[in-house]
Amino acid sequence: MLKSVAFDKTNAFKKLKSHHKTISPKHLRDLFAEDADRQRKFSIRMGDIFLDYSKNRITTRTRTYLVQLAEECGVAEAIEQMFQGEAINATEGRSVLHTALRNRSNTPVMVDGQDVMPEVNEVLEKMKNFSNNVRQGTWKGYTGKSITDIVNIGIGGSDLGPVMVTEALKSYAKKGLNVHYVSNVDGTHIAETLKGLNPERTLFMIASKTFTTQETMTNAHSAREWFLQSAMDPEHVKKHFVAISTNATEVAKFGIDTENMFGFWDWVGGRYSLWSAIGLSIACSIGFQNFELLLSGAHEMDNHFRNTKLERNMPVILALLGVWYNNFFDAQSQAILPYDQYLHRFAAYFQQGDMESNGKYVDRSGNEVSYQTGPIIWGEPGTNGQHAFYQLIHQGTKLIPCDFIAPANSHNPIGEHHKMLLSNYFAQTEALMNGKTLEEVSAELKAAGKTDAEIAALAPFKVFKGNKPTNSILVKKITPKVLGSLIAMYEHKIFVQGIIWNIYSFDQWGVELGKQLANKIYPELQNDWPVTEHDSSTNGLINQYKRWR
Ligand SMILES: O=P(O)(O)OC[C@H]1O[C@H](O)[C@H](O)[C@@H](O)[C@@H]1O
Repeated sequence: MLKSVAFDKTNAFKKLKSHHKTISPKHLRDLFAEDADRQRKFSIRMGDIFLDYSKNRITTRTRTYLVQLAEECGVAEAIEQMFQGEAINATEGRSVLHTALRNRSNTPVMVDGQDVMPEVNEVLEKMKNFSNNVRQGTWKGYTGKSITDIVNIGIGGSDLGPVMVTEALKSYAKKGLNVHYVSNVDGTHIAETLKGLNPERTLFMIASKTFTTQETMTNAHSAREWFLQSAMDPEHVKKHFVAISTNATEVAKFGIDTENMFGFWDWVGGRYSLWSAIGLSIACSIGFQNFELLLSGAHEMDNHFRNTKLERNMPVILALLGVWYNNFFDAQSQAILPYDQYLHRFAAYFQQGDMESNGKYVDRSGNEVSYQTGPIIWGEPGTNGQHAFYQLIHQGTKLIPCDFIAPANSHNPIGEHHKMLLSNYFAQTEALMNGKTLEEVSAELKAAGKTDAEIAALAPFKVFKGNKPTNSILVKKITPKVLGSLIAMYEHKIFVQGIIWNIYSFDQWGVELGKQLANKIYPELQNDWPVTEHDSSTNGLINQYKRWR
């Protein structure tokens, strides 16, 4: 069991609270001026990932206190508890072992006295054979033709991870094999996806841990109907539908041969499941060897996380910096800004990863917390974001800590593009840190020939206060291995923050209420009678809908 430590009652919290008073008036520019060695002190390299966290509003003393906070909150013990398969997801009574899915060293991982590695390897072997067959064209559809299109039907963790990774590793994708993702219960999603697809050459992967999720089951039934309009005989379903699930009973009920089912286990959380059979569409797209490299990269980060002392530990440091801004500077959000078009779904992926994990207000003792927990995660790829929302980051009134991610090498080294992209990547964190003073602005306007009166009128609007904290995560190249490490780095960051905030990061009860109410409202939409049993707003909306439909 994870111990429950009142985060805001720790000694380190108190120290940080008063230390914050000395740090908050300081400007990052001064912190750099005071210490020429700052980048060396505040950076970590692991394999092909370099984290420079020197542009944060910290000193070595801040780091010492933050590390003390992690120690007092039991981070080191919690890490071991997770890796050793303890049921740390207490409200669901489950272990949390996505690390076992990528345990390339194959050491035993015990759950309830049983080593899970043989089963993990068995499913990986099945995924390997299947993905090879699909890619080589030996898996045939009902008319003997090979597969050209895969449609993964899933939502949340059964969609976001596979989509993000497939997009991120598109340059490794097999040509002539297109992978599509359908998640939304809005019929438009499946309708638009199926337009132009040939049922003889389309393979559906129904990805759902529970196999009861309303959106996924509705889309899966519509896909089957679409398929049978051409194939006619339900016998053909087995050549075109596979299931990825923990629920064999529901899979069989749907009519998918359990031979074509890829299993995983309840100790894999949905939002941590891309490493399991949920990643089958990824393996088909980039090939199993590359999928294994993705796992290896994550395993490398797992080892770093488990074996490195806290102050040199990338996920721990990122987590502590997040806590520093969230709980001492009152920052509400955290931006993830990848300077890589292939990572365009990265922030969206970690919206679920982070917000579903740490969006909790009850602590591990069952009491309401008296401090802020998980931040709002958002972001878009640079440089698009620069031309959209960076204005607010630079000159708005909110403090937004940002992670800037970029690869040193592009998969598409066309002309000067990558150098231009990276010059923006470097420039933004420099600008956010230094800002531009009134003197600098005035001198610039003077040099441009403005009069003193004009300068006085215009200058205030052109001042940048700077002192905006950023992390720079520079990687060699977005390869499957590097991507695996990057994802695992963020996963563990979320874990550490959950431990410190004394909440349970691996359940998601907060998504249930809306689902329950939707199930109640659904039958009410079957007739034209006005509804009266809700509040006046909900009644009014439903009745307006009924009048208009
Ligand atoms: O994989 P499934 O069982 O279909 O679940 C899909 C998703 O739905 C739920 O509402 C949860 O909030 C998510 O964590 C989960 O990933």
